[in-house]
Amino acid sequence: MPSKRLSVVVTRRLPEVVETRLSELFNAKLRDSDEPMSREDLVAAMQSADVLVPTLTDRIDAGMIGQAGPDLKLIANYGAGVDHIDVDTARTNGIMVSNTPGVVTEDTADMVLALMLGVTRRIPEGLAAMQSGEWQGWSPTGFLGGRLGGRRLGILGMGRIGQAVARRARAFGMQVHYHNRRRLRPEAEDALDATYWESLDQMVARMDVLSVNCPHTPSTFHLLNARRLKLMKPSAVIINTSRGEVIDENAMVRMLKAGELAGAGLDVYEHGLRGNPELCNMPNVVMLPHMGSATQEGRVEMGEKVIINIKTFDDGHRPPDMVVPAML
Ligand SMILES: NC(=O)C1=CN([C@@H]2O[C@H](COP(=O)(O)OP(=O)(O)OC[C@H]3O[C@@H](n4cnc5c(N)ncnc54)[C@H](O)[C@@H]3O)[C@@H](O)[C@H]2O)C=CC1
Ligand SMILES: O=C(O)C(=O)CO
Repeated sequence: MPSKRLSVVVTRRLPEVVETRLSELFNAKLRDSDEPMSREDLVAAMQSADVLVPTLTDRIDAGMIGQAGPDLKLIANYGAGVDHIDVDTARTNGIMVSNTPGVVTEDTADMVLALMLGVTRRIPEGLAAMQSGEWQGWSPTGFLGGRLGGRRLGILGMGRIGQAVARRARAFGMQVHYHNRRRLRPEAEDALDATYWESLDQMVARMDVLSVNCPHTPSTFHLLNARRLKLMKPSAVIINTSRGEVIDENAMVRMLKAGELAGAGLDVYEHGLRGNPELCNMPNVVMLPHMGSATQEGRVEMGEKVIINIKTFDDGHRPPDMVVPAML
């Protein structure tokens, strides 16, 4: 049985059912406010807790890990991406890191398709015309977008979310291509009817839609830099639900403005909460406030994963979703 004494500090408000269960199982310190913790409060939490439950709004760098108390043994992240945590330093300091993969997969893939449709079928423009009362009735040439069916989709990062995007894209009649650190097994590739590109440059140059689904790591920072973006077709659309840092956002904005890229569907940003301010005024850009995994079901399942990771640790085993730096 898990010990009642395990001290667990949670940095943000979580779904009520998750907070209740955490309190039943552990000596859980929950937040009253949903503001992200200050750096000082985060360090104080790391000094007092056995387990910290942070999320992507908490930057946990080497300096903070160096100040952690001797009892901190697990950082059980609420979320799949762990680019806000210095996993290497945590490991060196004997602190495990776990995350919540899998339960965010289908919801985030749904949002990739929503963004693709939003950009190619001009859904926000249609909505704006309805809300403003500007729409004057149906016309043969009004709000014409492009058809997804038949288009070439390139998936950068064919992991859980990338593969879920591929399955959906096939249902829409798209041709699926991908570039990944490792090629999929032939059975997996066949099941997805996906074409592998060893060269990212060659893939991006040929795609109609590019979906970014790799994690943000030192090796993926600006993987889509100005040079690579320039290889894309001017008619191509880019979708990013991964992390903003994978794309050189300013270079992308310049290309969108210059008509060298047809559109973008973005859930995540490199520069601040809303990204480069120019993005907001572009009719060919659909922007969402990082809501790829934002379903009630998913957020509870993320909490359940966190609890399983902590319970397993408390039982003396490695958490099932332990993040190993080599995986990143
Ligand atoms: N917008 C949102 O709400 C959400 C965003 N995410 C983001 O999506 C990312 C991906 O999530 P999952 O699919 O669950 O991760 P995953 O680990 O299952 O898949 C990532 C894939 O990217 C590949 N990859 C890593 N480095 C690469 C490189 N340099 N070049 C090519 N491929 C590379 C990996 O081999 C792996 O196949 C997360 O790390 C997170 O940043 C995740 C959940 C929700
Ligand atoms: O899990 C993640 O990495 C997110 O971005 C939010 O679910």
